[in-house]
Formats: sequence, C-alpha cells, structure tokens
Amino acid sequence: MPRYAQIVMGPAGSGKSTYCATMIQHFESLNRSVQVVNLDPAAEHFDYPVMADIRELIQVEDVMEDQSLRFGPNGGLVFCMEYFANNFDWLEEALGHVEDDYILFDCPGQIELYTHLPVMRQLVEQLQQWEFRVCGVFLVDSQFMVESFKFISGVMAALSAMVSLEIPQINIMTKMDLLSPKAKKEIEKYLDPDMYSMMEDNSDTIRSKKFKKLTEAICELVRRFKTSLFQIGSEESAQTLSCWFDL
Ligand SMILES: Nc1nc2c(ncn2[C@@H]2O[C@H](COP(=O)(O)OP(=O)(O)OP(=O)(O)O)[C@@H](O)[C@H]2O)c(=O)[nH]1
Ligand SMILES: [Mg+2]
Repeated sequence: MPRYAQIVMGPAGSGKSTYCATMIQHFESLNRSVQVVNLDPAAEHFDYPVMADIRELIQVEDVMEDQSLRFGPNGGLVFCMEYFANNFDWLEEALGHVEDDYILFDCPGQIELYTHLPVMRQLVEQLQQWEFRVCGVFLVDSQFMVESFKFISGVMAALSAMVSLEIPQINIMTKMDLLSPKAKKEIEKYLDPDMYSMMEDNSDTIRSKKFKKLTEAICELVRRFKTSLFQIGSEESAQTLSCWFDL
C-alpha cells in the first residue's frame, strides 16, 4: 500500500502550522489518522503533536551560535535544510514503515526553499522512492492577495513552487476571516480570476507602458506554462493552476 504526504509550503506567517493543526482536527472528526512532521528547524512552538521534528536533527540556533560558520537566521536555515537533505536516513527512521500513512510536512517559510534551492525537490524525490504519493499545498495570506498586482505576485510564488517541484499542487488562500467587508465582497473575482480584465480594471494604477507590458508578459508566461504542463503530462498541476487563472 502506498503512503501519502502533503508538503505544506508558503511564505513566512502564511498559516502553514495552523493549517496542519486544523487538518489534524479535521481528520480526527472523520476518524482518520494523520501525522505531522515539523521540518522547520527554527520553529518555536506548534499546536499539534509531531511524529518527527527536524530540531531533533539540527536547530538553527545551534548553527548560528557556531562561530566557525558565522550564519545569520536565513543562512542558518539554509544550512540546516542542506544538512537535512544529506541525512534523509534520519527521516526514514522517524517515519518507520507503517502502511497507508498520511503525513503532513510543515515546512519553513523561507520562499527560496521553493524557488531555486534543491532541498524540497530532493525531499519529494526521496519520499517518492519510499513509495509516498506526494502533493504540494501552497498557502498564501489572502490579505496580501486582494489587489491585482499583489495577487499576481502571490500566484508567481505558487507557480515557482509548482515548476520547481513538479507535483500536483493545491494553492490555498488563508486568513479569509480577516478580510475587510469590502475585500470579502470582491473575493469571488480572485477565486476565479480573469487576469486580463483585472489589468483593465486597474488601468489607473498602471501608469507606465513598460509596466503594463511586463504584467501582460507575466500573464502570457503563466498561460504558456499551463500549455507546457499539459505537454509534459502533469495535467493535475495544470488544472490547479486553472483554478487561479481563467485562461
Ligand atoms: N485569523 C486567522 N489567523 C490565522 C489563520 N491562519 C493562521 N493564522 C495566524 O497567523 C499567524 C501565523 O500562523 P502560522 O500557522 O504560525 O504561520 P506559518 O506559515 O506556520 O508561519 P512560519 O512557520 O513562521 O512561516 C498565527 O498567529 C496564526 O494564529 C486564519 O485562517 N485566520
Ligand atoms: Mg510554522
């Protein structure tokens, strides 16, 4: 029997740990079991029991205190994640060999982990070798997305993770309860958006022709990306993307 994993990603403070804690409650109410692995070596606390915690392997604080390394918080985190990637046997032992497991990986918020560093992809490949079916869950704070240009930026971050990991990915807007009444009224537009008409709505904001051209080029890039995803056969990811863009 395969095992299942969600890689829970997103910028700092987007709600990853809250999502994991909420999913545990949700699974419990369905009488199903789900386990969480904390992969944030700088985590201070979380509201869920963990089956494994990367801090047992390495902690950012220890790396920063090591005078020979001279890392700050971000460099320290990258060092920890690279150390983790070189020690996947620790994870293998922590996961054990329980069939039919469902595991959430609560990841750190440094966006570079999902854009150009190889560690998350290495993790995905390793999990797949251990016969996990892996999907990505990318969280973005909805408060930063209810304006067209911020929305494009959030979508690009999610897209980077999709391109980098090449796994089915669900993109989630979090903290909807904190939206202003006005933003709540407008949210439908962002759940099923038409990027080109959004640009028209904001023509006042786009003062520079060059900026408008750049925005159009980004929309076109996403449209082409969708096509190329179909070509390489990753249809599930392309369908997720189409939930964000009415292309
Ligand atoms: N109101 C509200 N607050 C939320 C929601 N999701 C998360 N929060 C709050 O947002 C803050 C950050 O949430 P976390 O779950 O710690 O975010 P994170 O992505 O794990 O953060 P890092 O691990 O530091 O990157 C906490 O104070 C949460 O209580 C939500 O849906 N609604
Ligand atoms: Mg967290």
